[in-house]
Amino acid sequence: MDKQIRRIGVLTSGGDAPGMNALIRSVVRSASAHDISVLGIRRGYSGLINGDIIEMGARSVDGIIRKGGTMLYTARCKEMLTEEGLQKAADTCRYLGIDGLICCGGDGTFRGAQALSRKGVPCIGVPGTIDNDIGCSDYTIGFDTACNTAIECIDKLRDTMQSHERCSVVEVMGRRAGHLALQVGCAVGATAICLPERQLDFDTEIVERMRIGRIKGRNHHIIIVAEGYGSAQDVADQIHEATGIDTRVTILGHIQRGGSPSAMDRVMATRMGYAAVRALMEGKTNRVVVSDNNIVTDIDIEEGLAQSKDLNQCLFEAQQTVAI
Ligand SMILES: Nc1ncnc2c1ncn2[C@@H]1O[C@H](COP(=O)(O)OP(=O)(O)O)[C@@H](O)[C@H]1O
Ligand SMILES: O=P(O)(O)OC[C@H]1O[C@](O)(COP(=O)(O)O)[C@@H](O)[C@@H]1O
Ligand SMILES: [Mg+2]
Repeated sequence: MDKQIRRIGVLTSGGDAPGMNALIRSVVRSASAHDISVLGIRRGYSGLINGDIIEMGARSVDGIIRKGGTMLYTARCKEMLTEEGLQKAADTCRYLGIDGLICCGGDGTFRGAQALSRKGVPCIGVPGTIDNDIGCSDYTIGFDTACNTAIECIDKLRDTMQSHERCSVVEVMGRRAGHLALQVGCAVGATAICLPERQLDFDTEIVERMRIGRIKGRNHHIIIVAEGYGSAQDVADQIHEATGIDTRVTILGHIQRGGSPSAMDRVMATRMGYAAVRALMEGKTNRVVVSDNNIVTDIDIEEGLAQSKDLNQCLFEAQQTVAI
């Protein structure tokens, strides 16, 4: 049975991710279709604490589906970690008559949603991070676009590495997780990928592979380093010392977080935004919307946060086999 929901809030929090705008659009339009009004909370949880809020309607999200970033801005808000800040955020929701809140971000954002749910504000989390590091969901909004952006950049690097017969060591984002690095490394045909989740034998899996590659006619190499593995510069220095090959380091950095979202991110954001509004209408709280084998459903936040996600082992093995 649907609960009578009159007004909801939506916010984006933590690192931005391409597709967050598509999520906002989906939430606003799904709510409007049911005569539910929407308040946009700006700058993540700090918008709730400081009352930085805008009214939104179906027309205020026109044209944003194709835009990167987030029109509501985002922030990492330390005050939300204090009892006082949390209470202020909950009080704002009560004062504004917010019957439910949709919070798009990563694991930190879900902890905030969980804390607010405990204060009696119905909250639904939606996974939005380029890292794809949410254990309970196969997919997080932004991952596909970030992969494509990184691939486009590394393809360009390959041109110059090939011309100079060099080795390119590229650092890819992902915080403590290697999902982005593995996906990107596979797609660019990397010689090796340094991942936080897998031990790598430097001598056999990098140096020896490069040496054999050279004998077989490979004149250049791409090595991907996940930021959670360690410093790309250290890896490059070690490679140079062991092989004598001229190496160059590129840290892709925040460029990976920008750009127009891919079809995958626009569609997944639309599905998840719709599901989040439905969940609030069904009277749910303290849940996170997830993709489970490409079926969009929801799960208890605490249960979701307790789950971990290993690298795709089949992909890892395939990559190890073809990188010769
Ligand atoms: N334990 C917590 N309780 C309340 N709010 C939290 C908690 N952890 C994180 N948050 C809020 O969520 C925000 C986003 O978390 P962060 O870890 O920076 O990014 P992400 O959501 O992308 O993982 C934090 O800046 C903070 O405002
Ligand atoms: O934007 P900042 O604060 O420099 O943070 C960089 C971090 O944010 C990310 O881009 C995304 O992480 P979150 O989604 O958890 O915020 C990480 O890959 C990276 O380690
Ligand atoms: Mg995170």
